[in-house]
Amino acid sequence: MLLIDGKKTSEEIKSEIGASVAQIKEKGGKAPHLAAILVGNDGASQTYVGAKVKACEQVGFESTLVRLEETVTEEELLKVVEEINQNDEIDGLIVQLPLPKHISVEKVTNKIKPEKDVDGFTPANVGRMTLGWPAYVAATPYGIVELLKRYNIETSGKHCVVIGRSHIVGSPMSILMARNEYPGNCTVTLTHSRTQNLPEITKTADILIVAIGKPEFVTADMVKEGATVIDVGIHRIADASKKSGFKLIGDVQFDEVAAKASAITPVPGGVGPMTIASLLYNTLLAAEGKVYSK
Ligand SMILES: Nc1nc2c(c(=O)[nH]1)N[C@@H](CN(C=O)c1ccc(C(=O)N[C@@H](CCC(=O)O)C(=O)O)cc1)CN2
Repeated sequence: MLLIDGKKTSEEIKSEIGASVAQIKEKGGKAPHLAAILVGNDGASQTYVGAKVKACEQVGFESTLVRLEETVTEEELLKVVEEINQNDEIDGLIVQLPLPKHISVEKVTNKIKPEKDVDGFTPANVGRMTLGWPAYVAATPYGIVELLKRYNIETSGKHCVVIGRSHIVGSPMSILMARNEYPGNCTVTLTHSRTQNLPEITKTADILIVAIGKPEFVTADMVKEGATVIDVGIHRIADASKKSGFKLIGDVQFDEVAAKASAITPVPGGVGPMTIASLLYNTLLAAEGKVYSK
């Protein structure tokens, strides 16, 4: 069984990005600059945004973190987004999700200038990705594509089953795996909470991508012998024996599925760290004007 190590791969990508930044600076260019907006005090979101800021430092990017109170109004948040849209010093902008319930994710996402949308969440970038045009591809699906590529996982003609139809992961993943390039050319089945006979379908998957958001949902009896299994889930489960008070598990029962799979991503250390590496990569593309010319 091949362990697909997202932590190691993300470090490799970050050192490649760091080398590109060093070259830009040597030629007198300015460092790519990422702005992140964090609303409220959600523990996991603070961890992820903190990791993004740290990763920016690691590769030589500038970063700006804007922290807003949980009670911020939608109007105030939209104003901050617009200020960053207009700031020529900033190449990429993300608004950390989830947002408090009184704020419309749709309105906020739609306010982000597509040229700075390094999360790839705006209608413009989703549309361009769907058409196969140059686009910022959402960081988690992009990270998975990169893992499949760097681990030489054969995809052409394979049956890829995606569990979960979110706008951030499942839906774009299904499009990327079907497109006419490597890693892609799969026959894709996109499944979700209303899918009937799910295990019958998952058992036919050569590549199984699980983004259902339910702890240890996928068990060994749902997986074909020799499948590649990509686990997108991250759940914090109380564990008094840990210093943090919790442990992380995925959407897949790792031990029993690993015994059957030919390749599998762990949680933690699989897809999660790739999300951050992909975000940095998109920010580099934004700074270089490689998706939308500057
Ligand atoms: N604006 C965005 N919001 C959210 C996104 C996103 O891509 N853009 N994705 C997720 C959270 N996320 C990034 O923001 C993210 C999730 C997980 C990891 C990660 O490195 N996980 C580690 C474990 C870290 C821990 O929890 O202690 C791992 O899996 O090894 C990074 C980023 C929702 N929101």
